[in-house]
Amino acid sequence: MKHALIIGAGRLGKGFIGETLANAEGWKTTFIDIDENVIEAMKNKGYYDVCVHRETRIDEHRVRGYDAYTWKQSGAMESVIDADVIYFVIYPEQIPQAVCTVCEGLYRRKQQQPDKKLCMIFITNKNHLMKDIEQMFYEHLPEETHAWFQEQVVLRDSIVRRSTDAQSNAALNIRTTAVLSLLIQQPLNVDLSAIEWMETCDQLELLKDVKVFVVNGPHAASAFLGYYKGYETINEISSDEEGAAFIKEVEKEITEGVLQHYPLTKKQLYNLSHFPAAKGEMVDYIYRVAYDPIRKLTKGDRLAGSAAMCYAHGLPYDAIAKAMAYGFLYDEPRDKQAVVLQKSIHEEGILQTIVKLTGFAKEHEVTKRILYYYEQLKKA
Ligand SMILES: NC(=O)c1ccc[n+]([C@@H]2O[C@H](COP(=O)([O-])OP(=O)(O)OC[C@H]3O[C@@H](n4cnc5c(N)ncnc54)[C@H](O)[C@@H]3O)[C@@H](O)[C@H]2O)c1
Ligand SMILES: O=P(O)(O)OC[C@@H](O)[C@@H](O)[C@H](O)[C@H](O)CO
Repeated sequence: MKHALIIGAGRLGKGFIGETLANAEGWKTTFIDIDENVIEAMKNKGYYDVCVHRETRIDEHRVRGYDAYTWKQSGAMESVIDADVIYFVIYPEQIPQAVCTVCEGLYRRKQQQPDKKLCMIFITNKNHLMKDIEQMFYEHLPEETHAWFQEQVVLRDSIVRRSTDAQSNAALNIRTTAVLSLLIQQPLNVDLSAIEWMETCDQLELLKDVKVFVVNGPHAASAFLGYYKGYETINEISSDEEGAAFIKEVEKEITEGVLQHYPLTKKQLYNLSHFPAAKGEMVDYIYRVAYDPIRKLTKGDRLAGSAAMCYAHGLPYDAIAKAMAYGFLYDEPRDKQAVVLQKSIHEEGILQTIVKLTGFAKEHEVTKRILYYYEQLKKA
């Protein structure tokens, strides 16, 4: 039996990785979450339900037979010592703390299981993090373990092509759309080839930039516009005529930029980023898709990165700039980073906040366009 450890038992951890591994033969799964509510709920009930929207059918899958721990509970570190693969299914800003804790287990692993290979896979929509993550491991591990770590452990990034939502991270009813695989950077030191929805791929960094721009850029645009229009779900804004037209325009601008900037054919781009329609319609909340607007508006991310790319190639970026203006207006009180964003606008002004987050200079044309739309939309 191979052992998979999932760090982060929230929406995607349970609804995608956990559900997928439960379908795979020969895998035992352990979840670790920092939030006691998540683990208590999973343990008290002993199962959770996932509604899986595939292309041709909808599966109702009751997942059971897992172990689940908080970091404080005995069993957590033993899982780090024993696992063949560890999936980090957490937000980018949660990675440093998780790495620090995992290193305690790795230190013991070197003593107890020195010859067992370990693969750690990071599941986020943030690209170019892997060098920093590797550095974090070396900073937290004692020097005498470094050669062992280099020999036995691989750290890999991935491209997530899945939407998975639930009422909260602790919810035991989850819905997911299963139409494309998780792409995992290779080479691996564990065989995942028999697991459905997981495949290895080359050129992951390049493809991840493209996927985050083309898929998550319009997705963020739809969430920010949807919130502005008073909707709660992505489904509502996508079936609003004006909303659908705007999202399409953002997608068109980003696609043109990507095809100019990256060495990809239209067919390769389609294979990477076209999501076939799934049976039924999974309800996806704007709250989740807009979550952490600061990350989404930051230099190099899905919107600012796309705008910079289009600008550099002399291509239109007007709809992207407008989507960013909707982002700067996003003031959902339940989202801590939206509150921080609004505080920054209130205290430093919108212009300074745009410059600080997006990295475009005060006088840059993209800054001026975002500012123009922000002021128009605020007045409207
Ligand atoms: N949900 C999706 O559809 C989706 C799609 C693509 C990518 N992602 C990415 O997957 C990651 C997780 O997203 P999600 O929707 O599952 O979020 P979520 O908030 O539902 O789940 C994250 C879980 O990680 C836990 N966590 C945080 N720090 C931890 C730590 N140090 N140790 C253990 N657990 C910790 C949290 O308590 C939470 O339960 C994010 O990077 C997100 O961008 C999600
Ligand atoms: O997870 P985030 O916050 O980076 O982005 C929200 C969504 O755009 C994202 O989770 C998508 O649903 C997913 O990346 C689709 O593959």
